[in-house]
Amino acid sequence: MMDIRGLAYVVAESTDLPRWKNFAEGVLGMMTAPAPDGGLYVRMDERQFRFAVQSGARDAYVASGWEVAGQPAFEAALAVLQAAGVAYTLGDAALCKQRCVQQVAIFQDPSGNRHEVVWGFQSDFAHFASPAGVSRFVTGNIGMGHTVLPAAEFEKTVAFFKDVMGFGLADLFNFKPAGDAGPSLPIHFFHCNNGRHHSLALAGFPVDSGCVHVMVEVENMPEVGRAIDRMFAHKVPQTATLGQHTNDKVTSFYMRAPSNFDVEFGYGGAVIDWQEHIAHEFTRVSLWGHDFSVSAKSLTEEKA
Ligand SMILES: Cc1ccc(O)c(O)c1CC[C@@H]1C(=O)CC[C@]2(C)C(=O)CC[C@@H]12
Ligand SMILES: [Fe+2]
Repeated sequence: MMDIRGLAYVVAESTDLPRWKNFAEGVLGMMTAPAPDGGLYVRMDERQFRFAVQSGARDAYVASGWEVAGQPAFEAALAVLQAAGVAYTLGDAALCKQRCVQQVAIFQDPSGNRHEVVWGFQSDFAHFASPAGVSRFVTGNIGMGHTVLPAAEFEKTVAFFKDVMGFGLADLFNFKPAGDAGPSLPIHFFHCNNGRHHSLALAGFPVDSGCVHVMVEVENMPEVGRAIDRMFAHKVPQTATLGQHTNDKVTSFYMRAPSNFDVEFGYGGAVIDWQEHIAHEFTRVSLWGHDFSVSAKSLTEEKA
């Protein structure tokens, strides 16, 4: 199994890079810089980027970048892919430069989501200075946050993350969009080798943009409140109200990013000791709040 240490970055595609720049700087409070391919780097910490937005014909999610500790772990990851019969390619010098890493391997999970395993990030260690005055984002050795991906081939994709990627199940939820009598759609929450409650969740339903949401974390509650103010000021569609999750204890709200997935912006994520943790099923999404029904109205208003 691989030894993945965290979610290093995500890659998105956009038809409107200026819009992404506005959203990143004005709403998320992240720094931006031009990327070598003409795209946009969105910076959350000392790394050159945590979101790489490439210019393209779609507004969608492209890939998830997973970090291993160094070259031996990278070589071991390649051997694991090989043994599991997963086809991969190695990124060329241009892609390594683009991702600011020493080496990158590219492959797909059984549902067709693109993943990249990387080692050796490159950084100028410039001070993170948020254009919106965000104090800092919680990243470091627990990764940039979490990503929630659609998994049409649910069982196969779950097995892939457990057996090949080396993730562990933290807990699970059976989502019943049509009420208790209707069908139930599984969402499984997975951790890698860090204390973040989940770096990945797999959702048993399709999503056009290729991602349900990406979660980023700030260090206190006022920073969440200030982000809500900026979301309203920039007329960004809100997709869920403020609330607190039962499993990871994050207090967060959700909004729609220009690449058609949501960003969950939160505070207070539990850091878990996996030796002590016991996997479970939770039957309530939130301790309080998180009204996801607001998204229908705010997304319609945005198009009008
Ligand atoms: C349930 C849950 C626990 C921790 C999280 O970080 C988290 O994002 C969630 C919510 C997962 C999920 C979602 O993001 C899209 C809308 C969903 C499917 C719902 O309407 C309920 C659960 C939600
Ligand atoms: Fe989330």
